[in-house]
Amino acid sequence: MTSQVVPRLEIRGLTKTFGGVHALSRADLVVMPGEIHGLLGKNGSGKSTLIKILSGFHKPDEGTLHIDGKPVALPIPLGRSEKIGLAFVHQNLGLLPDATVLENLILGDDARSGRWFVNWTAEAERARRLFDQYHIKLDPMAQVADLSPVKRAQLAIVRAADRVSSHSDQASPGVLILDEPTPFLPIEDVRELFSMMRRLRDSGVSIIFVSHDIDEVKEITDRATVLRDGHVIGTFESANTDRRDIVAAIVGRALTQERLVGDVSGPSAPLLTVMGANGGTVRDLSFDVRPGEILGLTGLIGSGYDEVPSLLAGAQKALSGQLRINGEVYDLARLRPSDAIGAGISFIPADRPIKGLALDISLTENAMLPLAVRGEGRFRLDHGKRQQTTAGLIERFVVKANAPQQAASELSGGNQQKLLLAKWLQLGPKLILLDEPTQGIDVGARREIYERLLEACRNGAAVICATSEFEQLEQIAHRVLVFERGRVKAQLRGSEVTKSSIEASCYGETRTHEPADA
Ligand SMILES: Nc1ncnc2c1ncn2[C@@H]1O[C@H](COP(=O)(O)OP(=O)(O)OP(=O)(O)O)[C@@H](O)[C@H]1O
Repeated sequence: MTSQVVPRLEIRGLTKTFGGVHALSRADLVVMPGEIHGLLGKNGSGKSTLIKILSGFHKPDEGTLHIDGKPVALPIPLGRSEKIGLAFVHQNLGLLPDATVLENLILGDDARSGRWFVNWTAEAERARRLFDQYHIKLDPMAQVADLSPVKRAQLAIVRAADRVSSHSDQASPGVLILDEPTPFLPIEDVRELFSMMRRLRDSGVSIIFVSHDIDEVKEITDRATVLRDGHVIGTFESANTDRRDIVAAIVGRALTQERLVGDVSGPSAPLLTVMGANGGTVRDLSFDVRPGEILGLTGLIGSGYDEVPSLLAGAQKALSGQLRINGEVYDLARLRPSDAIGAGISFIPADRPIKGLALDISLTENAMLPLAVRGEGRFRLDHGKRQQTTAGLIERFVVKANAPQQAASELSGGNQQKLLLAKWLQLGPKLILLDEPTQGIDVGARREIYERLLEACRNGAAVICATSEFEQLEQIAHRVLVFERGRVKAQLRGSEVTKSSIEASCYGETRTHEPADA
């Protein structure tokens, strides 16, 4: 890249405030033609705000935008982004599961679906050529609901690339903005997605890749820009920059990645025993957890590990099995969520906007819900106490918020996740069930969450954490159960719990059949 090359996208001095809060402060971003450019930053640092300005959702207070050297008037009218060469793939991918691949490709594409007549045979042929161009194996007639997660991500990306190239008034191949498209994809699938992104880049497309995964950003991006509190901290060459320097730029201080747990100390009688649990994908699962222990559950997608927390919380129907906690035995097939809460179990689901938080109501109303479920009606009456309790949680869990009365929808994604954890951990549960607890959480805030979990363990609680993030397990899990086809395939303990050994267990041959501890 030489200085004579005109940037594909050039943002200068972009500023946006929400009621006095600076979401973006004079931010600059320069993306070159055929470049994959990472966008990194703490939760609430302004990444989504920048993207929403590009999609026409927000009107900036100040700033300029040039695409291929030509000025673009701001705000961008809603629906105009593709015309100026910008296309977006958000984390939910925006696909219709009940429609076919081809219908998804055409739907909403006014150049095609608005016609009186669609020549489906010709469109299917065009789709095949498009997939061939990027070496993607997709059948235009397949149902989207039947596709694997990586195929869905590929479809969403190729659809965006297609729209921008067929709609844009510009001669160039445009800019794709990928907002965290990789969480929960297994490593092999991430590689498949990355090779597709490289092909797009090689064809001249520029890509902005938003992610909290520093290793992925180092691997796939050419350069990356870090935002902190709305300010651009810097832009660096990804491959040549040390991981620790990137973390320090994001968080504002150095952070180590060492293992945070040693051996479990204290009484050895189990806090929880699961006996013969069956339900969903899970088969004949038996294990126990001691007080103070963090037990990790992992495996490939579809192996069933992620169903265990909801089965133990009564949120997913079990067929059979028992759970013993604090000497009380519960029949899993009859366990209701309120029974689990009553038994001292808190479940924090992965699907935050659907199962975790009510986004339209305030932080206080969200935070008070578990207390209401537990019958602490006095909180409903005492307005001052409710606000005060919520303010305390916001402070303790370092939630970036303006006020407890604010709607949860106004928090950034990562701060919503912190609120969700605060909401359930305030109950002082005996057993904490987590499903992907750091989804969308930045590297600094992850550490704060780990500290809260370790604190709960020091106070005698136990944690069961289902996650596809092996690095997270290396840092916080005393023990890990690796799942395959609904059953425990391997168990790793103490110093065996490393990213590489978990990877080997998941992808390699079955190494150990050591049963779990029940
Ligand atoms: N509609 C809104 N009303 C009020 N404040 C908002 C609104 N949207 C964003 N903010 C605030 O602007 C700041 C930047 O938020 P933004 O969503 O851009 O962060 P982010 O970097 O995308 O975070 P994350 O990684 O958690 O998704 C945050 O303090 C957020 O609370």
